[in-house]
Amino acid sequence: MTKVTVVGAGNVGATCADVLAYREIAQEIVLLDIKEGVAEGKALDIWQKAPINQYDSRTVGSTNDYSKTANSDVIVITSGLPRKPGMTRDDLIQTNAGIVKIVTESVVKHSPNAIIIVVSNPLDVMTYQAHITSKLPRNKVIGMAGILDTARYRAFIAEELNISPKEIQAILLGGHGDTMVPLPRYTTVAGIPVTELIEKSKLDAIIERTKSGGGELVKLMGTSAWYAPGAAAAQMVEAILKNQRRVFPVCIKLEGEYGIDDCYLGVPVILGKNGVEKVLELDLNADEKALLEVSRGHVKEVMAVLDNLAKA
Ligand SMILES: NC(=O)C1=CN([C@@H]2O[C@H](COP(=O)(O)OP(=O)(O)OC[C@H]3O[C@@H](n4cnc5c(N)ncnc54)[C@H](O)[C@@H]3O)[C@@H](O)[C@H]2O)C=CC1
Ligand SMILES: O=C([O-])CC(=O)C(=O)O
Repeated sequence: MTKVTVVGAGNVGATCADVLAYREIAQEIVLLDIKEGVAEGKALDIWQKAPINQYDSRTVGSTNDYSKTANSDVIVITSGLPRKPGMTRDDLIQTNAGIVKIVTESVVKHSPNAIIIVVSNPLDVMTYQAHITSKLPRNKVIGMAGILDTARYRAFIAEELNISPKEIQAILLGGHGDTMVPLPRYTTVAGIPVTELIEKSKLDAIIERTKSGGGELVKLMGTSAWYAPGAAAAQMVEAILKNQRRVFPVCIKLEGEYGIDDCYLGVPVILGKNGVEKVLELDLNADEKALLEVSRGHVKEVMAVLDNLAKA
């Protein structure tokens, strides 16, 4: 039996659980939240949709009872505050660091062999928090951001060209924030380099919109996005449970790749039954290297904030 726990039954967590269920990615999905009754209610609601949408994955809710999460294959951590207009993701660190730490300790106790996918923000540093708290190997504690960021980028390109988003392939590096590094050199439309189809000024504008894609939605809705983020996390779960060995940009601790050590950043990886099976290293040009260095510097600063919080 395949079992997935989603911690946090808010917007992203509930969406992720719903996708995992209706696409029958896992046989059992436990949705857990600290708020009394919310996870039970949403799990029941998703289960009651099964006869309509025709799936048999079972969703189960839990108010902070981690025994129900025992022996999960994958844990998705979405618990924590989302940002409001005017905030950066980094502004969430103080509250979310505590939440991610306690949640990680609790899930690992009941599922010591699980693979952990972190969604809570600030993403790269919350992945760091979950990794050091869980003491699991780095391939088993990874962050979701790159699938979402490339999805936004791909959607904007599809809109510009008036073609199906299915045709667009892209990779992206760096932290989940304004310093992320979309890579036009590695972006194709049915195999055609995007640079042959979209003029530079338009592509630059798409890249800028992608970098602030989360903020655009926060401004519109007063809170952050959930449909694409929930689906992106579910896609990572699917690649792991089905050992698909798909190539996705994923946040992981770098240990020398790209000349970077001891920093949590998004890079292309092969995702399979062991989590990250391999980090793929691209041969970056000088401009791309410089952008990645800026992103590394920023994530390192926020990692230092977490280190200081831990000492306080
Ligand atoms: N990595 C990414 O690309 C994305 C990250 N996010 C982040 O995901 C997180 C969740 O966002 P939303 O679902 O929109 O927020 P939300 O407020 O709708 O849901 C968060 C849930 O976490 C629960 N929670 C808080 N403390 C908990 C604890 N100790 N144990 C269990 N549950 C707890 C809350 O009760 C709430 O139901 C935020 O930090 C947000 O910034 C959101 C979108 C994309
Ligand atoms: O923008 C936010 O705060 C949530 C998030 O990470 C995203 O949607 O990319």
